[in-house]
Amino acid sequence: MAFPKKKLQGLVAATITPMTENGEINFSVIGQYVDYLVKEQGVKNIFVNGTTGEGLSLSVSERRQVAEEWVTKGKDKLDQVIIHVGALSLKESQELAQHAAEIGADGIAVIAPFFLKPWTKDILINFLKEVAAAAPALPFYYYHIPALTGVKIRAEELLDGILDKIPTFQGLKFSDTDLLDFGQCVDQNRQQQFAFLFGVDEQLLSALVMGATGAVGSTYNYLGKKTNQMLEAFEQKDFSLALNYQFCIQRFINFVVKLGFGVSQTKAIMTLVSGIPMGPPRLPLQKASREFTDSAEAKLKSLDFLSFTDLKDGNLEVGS
Ligand SMILES: CC(=O)N[C@@H]([C@@H](O)[C@H](O)[C@H](O)CO)[C@@H](O)CC(=O)C(=O)O
Repeated sequence: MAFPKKKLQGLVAATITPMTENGEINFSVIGQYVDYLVKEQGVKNIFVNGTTGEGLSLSVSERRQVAEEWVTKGKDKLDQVIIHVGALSLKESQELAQHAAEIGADGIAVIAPFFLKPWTKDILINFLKEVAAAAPALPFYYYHIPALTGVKIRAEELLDGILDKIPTFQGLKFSDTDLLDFGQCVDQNRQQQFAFLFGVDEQLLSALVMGATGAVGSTYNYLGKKTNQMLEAFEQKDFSLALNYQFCIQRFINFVVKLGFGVSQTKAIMTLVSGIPMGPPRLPLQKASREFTDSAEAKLKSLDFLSFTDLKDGNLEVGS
């Protein structure tokens, strides 16, 4: 039995699903992508088929194939491969959970169903429990992303007594800015060994102070190295340096957010930084514009994010 696993910690890249110009999945670059994350970004954990991976825009068959490819190509290179198996249909979610177990994934994560929604904690827990039960040997993570699902049940409330219902519960992926909710999740579960994974990359430092044990995000695909330096500074209790790193990362994210930032733009930036073609997003998303990519490139250069030179306390005014 694979459970319990080593605790998921550090950076987890929310992987992009590479696509061809025809809108088909481009499986051929996933091996290269794994090597890039490990060697160039120092990121050895991945979160597949989530928001960034357009998981909900893929068919079940595509989701299975994508999961399988990441697990295969990540073998002996990655530490943990977590598969997001959330879906509107409980049956589909269970199928994907079972499949994740069969292919040897390290964990599964689930968002709240977002069309016909659960309105109470108990109903949401019942849904999650049914999915988790389809993969009883796999660590289970709840993926809290209320701005996208519209399900506003507080994570703190959801975690209260969760092990009684979902014995495989291993952690929370918290993609929200409510640090009161996040902090209380940590505070009220100190006796547990849960992973608390923060999902708002531009605010990670605040979440580390609040007790985050790791982070899942889109920017760790291409800013992983820089963010790892921030984690290292935090670990060394050099909070001033950690803050400098966070501010530097914020300058980039703030810049692209003002231009309009989402999955399409993440694909464009990753293509630019890694040189691996990520292709266009799938409808209803639209490809990032040329102007966006040019502006993002100029900003990355001005912040020295393309050469990955070490950030020192003195050079923070560059590009600000
Ligand atoms: C809404 C959204 O896509 N949030 C991203 C963040 O990494 C986000 O891109 C970043 O904080 C920049 O705003 C992640 O939380 C999403 C994520 O982990 C996923 O793709 O599953």
